[in-house]
Amino acid sequence: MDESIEEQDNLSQEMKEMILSLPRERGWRTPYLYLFQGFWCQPAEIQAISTFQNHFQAKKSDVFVATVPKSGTTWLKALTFAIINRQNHFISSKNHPLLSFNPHDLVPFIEYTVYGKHDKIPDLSNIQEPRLFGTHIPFDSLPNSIKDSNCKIVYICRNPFDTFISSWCFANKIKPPHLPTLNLEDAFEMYCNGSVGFGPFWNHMLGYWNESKERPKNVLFLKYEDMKEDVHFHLKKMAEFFNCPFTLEEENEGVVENIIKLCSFEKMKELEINKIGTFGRNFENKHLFRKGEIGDWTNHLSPSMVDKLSKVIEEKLGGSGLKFRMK
Ligand SMILES: Nc1ncnc2c1ncn2[C@@H]1O[C@H](COP(=O)(O)OS(=O)(=O)O)[C@@H](OP(=O)(O)O)[C@H]1O
Repeated sequence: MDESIEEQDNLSQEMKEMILSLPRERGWRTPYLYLFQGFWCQPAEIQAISTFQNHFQAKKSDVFVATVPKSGTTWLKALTFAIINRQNHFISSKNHPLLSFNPHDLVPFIEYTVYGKHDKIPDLSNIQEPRLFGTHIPFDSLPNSIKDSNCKIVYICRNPFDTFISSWCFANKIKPPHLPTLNLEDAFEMYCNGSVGFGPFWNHMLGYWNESKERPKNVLFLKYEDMKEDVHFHLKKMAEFFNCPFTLEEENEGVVENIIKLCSFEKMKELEINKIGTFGRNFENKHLFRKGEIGDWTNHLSPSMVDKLSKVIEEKLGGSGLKFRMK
């Protein structure tokens, strides 16, 4: 029995019973993860996702920032917000919202923020368009309203080695004190078996990868390593995808470069809001900015771990054409 579910007063009784009927595994920063609609998630997320699926009405101007956790969500939200709002929030303004808010506050998560209160179905109809939302939900579990609308989904994932290390470090930083530390070896087995938040990671990637091939005008598939290598190129690609390409004048004025600087790891990490602010009651923003590098996994994984995860990647993603730069 998962006593922690009984203690959660943000879950309805019906939801608790449904969740307790699902397969479960040890969690990373909660006692358990539950297998819901083919992916692993926390009880509160399941309730929020169900409400989202039952009530969300997409608009064709909506923009979703969809991501594998720990693969560049914060960065992609910042870039998306800056690009889309650059007419009403000038990039070089001292009052730019990204200087005083964390990107998760500007592009709210569906499963934590927007639908995070179980007794309230939010009225989203009056939010200024385009509405920006973030989510870790796999493509197959997005409501039909989104799939049938013409809205835009920008997706990012990252090489699984770095995603794993980032997830493991983050989980241990933000877990409640009563949960034991998750050691590297246990976390690694869980990750390779697919039991990680919103995993298995390969299904998550393949869902959006396949959709981006089918509907490239609606789903833009990005990789953290590619963004790091040439952020200028990808920023322009994003702006075109959102139907607001940079004009020559903007390019000449340095707007693209200024967005890159504003959203850079170094700049964001040093902002007051990201040093001392918190994401709700859940964690301190500073934990979202660790190293921001490609290849930190080489400092943590043994040769046999590298071999094992390489085999998982080859087995699950080998035929898809999806490849990653590892370092
Ligand atoms: N601006 C910017 N540029 C480049 N990289 C950045 C940026 N902001 C955060 N990061 C790095 O992204 C990792 C956190 O991933 P997410 O933002 O996806 O986390 S979360 O899912 O929203 O919790 C985490 O990676 P690691 O350092 O490897 O742990 C962050 O350091």
